[in-house]
Amino acid sequence: MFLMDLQERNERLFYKLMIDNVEELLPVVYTPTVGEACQKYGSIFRRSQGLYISLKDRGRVLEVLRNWREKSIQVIVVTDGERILGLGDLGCQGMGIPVGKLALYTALGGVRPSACLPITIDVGTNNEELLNDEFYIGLRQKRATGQEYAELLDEFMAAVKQNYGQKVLVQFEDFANHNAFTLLEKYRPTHLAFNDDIQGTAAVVLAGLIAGLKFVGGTLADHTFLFFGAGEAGTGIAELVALEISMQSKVSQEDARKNIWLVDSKGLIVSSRKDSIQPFKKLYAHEHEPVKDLLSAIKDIKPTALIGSAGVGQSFTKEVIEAMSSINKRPIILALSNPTSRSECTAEQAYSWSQGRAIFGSGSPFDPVKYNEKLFVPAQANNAYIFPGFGLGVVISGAIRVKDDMVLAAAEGLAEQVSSEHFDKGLIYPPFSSIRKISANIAARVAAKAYDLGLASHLPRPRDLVKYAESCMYSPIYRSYR
Ligand SMILES: NC(=O)C1=CN([C@@H]2O[C@H](COP(=O)(O)OP(=O)(O)OC[C@H]3O[C@@H](n4cnc5c(N)ncnc54)[C@H](OP(=O)(O)O)[C@@H]3O)[C@@H](O)[C@H]2O)C=CC1
Ligand SMILES: CC(=O)C(=O)O
Ligand SMILES: [Mg+2]
Repeated sequence: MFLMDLQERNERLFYKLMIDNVEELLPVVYTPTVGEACQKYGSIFRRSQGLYISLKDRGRVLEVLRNWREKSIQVIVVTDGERILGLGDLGCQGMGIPVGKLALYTALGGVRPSACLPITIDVGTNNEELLNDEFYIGLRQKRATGQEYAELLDEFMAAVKQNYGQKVLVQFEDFANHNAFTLLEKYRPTHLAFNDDIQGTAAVVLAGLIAGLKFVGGTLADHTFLFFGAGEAGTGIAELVALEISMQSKVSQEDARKNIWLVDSKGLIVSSRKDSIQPFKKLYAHEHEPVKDLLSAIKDIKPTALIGSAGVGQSFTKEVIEAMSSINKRPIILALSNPTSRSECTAEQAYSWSQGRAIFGSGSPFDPVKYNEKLFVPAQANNAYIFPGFGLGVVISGAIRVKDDMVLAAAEGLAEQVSSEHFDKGLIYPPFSSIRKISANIAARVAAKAYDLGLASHLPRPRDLVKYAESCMYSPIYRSYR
């Protein structure tokens, strides 16, 4: 609440504070505290920090967009609040997420604050508690679905293009997966559309894997991946890892998927399963008999890497981590679910149950852990490493579409900044304290790919893209009036 007030009162000072104290303030502006802020958003609400577009605005969404105080927008983060972190449907109160993500766009990626627009699409909520809460700030009705939902989103996307042109990045955030995949596929051919939960998360995890393997040896193709959670994050990562394997090892993507397995709420995803498997999971329904639980899946599949994104706290039990550690000398264990209450295990559990052998990362931050006299610094495997730099790269190049190769470039740009000094401490990412430098590097990689693909509209191409990215970054300094 203090930081929200400061952001409103003195935006420049807010960003100065954020940039100078990023490791301390990230857990407040972002996960885990932002989750709690969203849960309580109605009762801490003072003034709107973003733009709400509701079902009632149908037919005049363009007019609503034009009411926003700033006219020159480069990045929009939009949610409909249906899957806020691992906290479920928070309806309009999900606004804390676009606001928080865009604060990171500026602090971590250097996109001007005035060029950032947080939007929440209010189509109602299925959260009974909120519907009965006198302080709830959104429409008091069940979520609109089907044609009504699709038409509002269509009108919104058309209005965005009409008002801001085709160079505004639209980042979809925390939509439920039954809409997220469809919206991304629908709008990526016509808009500069990016889904952070699918693509941003994929890039950060792939970067961590590439960086980790630099030090433990082997290639991605030598590994067997087991995902606990087969939604946006899980299948998004799986697809990008498969794409990278296919490129590194010159095999088809179909072959690359063979060592990638996923578990969802019904067990291991296998072709013999009787229930209908959603399209985004089907590519991973390998031949195997049904397996009901995670521990049995680990014993059967013998994964080298276990990646959690089911939003179920404490699902990596002692038995799970011990099983991973009995199969692997250095088990890779990523507990991606947010906020901390949904983390699959804590850093301390991962290190102690694996006797200090786990290569561990988590979506929400954990403090360093001392185990057997050695200090382990857990990595924060969070898409916050990717989207600010990715967005900056798109903005500075004037890219008009997002392609998978640009997402891969972002992952490579992050991975190459991990040194043995980081890895020796337990990190598979460089520290957030150097995030602006990291973001400039990622931006340069993304922009370079956009130029190579002929998707960049800002010509001529700058000769040194890293320097150029740095020179474009917003800094919270006061102008000299003399
Ligand atoms: N660290 C990071 O950068 C990121 C972290 N996340 C986190 O990942 C989590 C999931 O996000 P997302 O993928 O978008 O969510 P989705 O809703 O798309 O996917 C959740 C998946 O988990 C499965 N699941 C749910 N409960 C269980 C269970 N008890 N046992 C096994 N599987 C289960 C679901 O199964 P089914 O399909 O059968 O319903 C589904 O496949 C959230 O906590 C989110 O905060 C997300 C993005 C980025
Ligand atoms: C980090 C993020 O995007 C999520 O948990 O949804
Ligand atoms: Mg998200």
